[in-house]
Amino acid sequence: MTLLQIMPEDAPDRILLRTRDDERIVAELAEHGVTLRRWPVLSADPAALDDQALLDLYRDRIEEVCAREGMTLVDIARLHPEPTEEWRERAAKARLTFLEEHRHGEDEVRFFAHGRGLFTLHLGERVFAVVCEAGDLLSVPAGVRHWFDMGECPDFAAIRFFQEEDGWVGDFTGAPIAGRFPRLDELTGSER
Ligand SMILES: CSCCC(=O)/C(O)=C/O
Ligand SMILES: [Fe+2]
Ligand code: NI
Repeated sequence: MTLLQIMPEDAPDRILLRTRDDERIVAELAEHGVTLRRWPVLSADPAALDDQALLDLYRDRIEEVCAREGMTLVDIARLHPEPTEEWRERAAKARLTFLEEHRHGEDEVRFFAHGRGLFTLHLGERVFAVVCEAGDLLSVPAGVRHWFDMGECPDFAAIRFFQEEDGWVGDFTGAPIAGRFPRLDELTGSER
């Protein structure tokens, strides 16, 4: 289930709100222009599907988002666990890419077709940790400071929407804030 935990930007240990109530999560995020919608999950085993098959599965909804939000490029970010050292190294490297605070010049729109991942949003003087699960479509306005954690053992498939043809472009703030806030595994504990 989707989880939201809110903390002051200067006190990561002070939990102002922790909820799994979908309506509450949607409302809290909406106050900051962040949209969370739910789509039905259409495959129980997306790891068995290649990127094109996954995109085909969600084609109607993808086209809807592209038309509504002016998206021109769609890709898939994904990792599924493999029992090799080579995979662990690749996963650790991929994880580092998004772990520092950054923002984008366009909205960040992501659909989780599988697994989970933690978006931490720095909104005003508070930090919103949003654990997205399969079925979540999250839309974060351009310019919002944030970071993303795929966890120690990443397992997710996310459809990403871009307005610009050059795809993912991050503007890193250089602030050391992300290291002070809980990571995915800490927030979710042993849940699966
Ligand atoms: C869940 S998609 C991979 C992460 C990403 O694209 C991003 O911009 C994180 O902030
Ligand atoms: Fe991002
Ligand atoms: Ni998986």
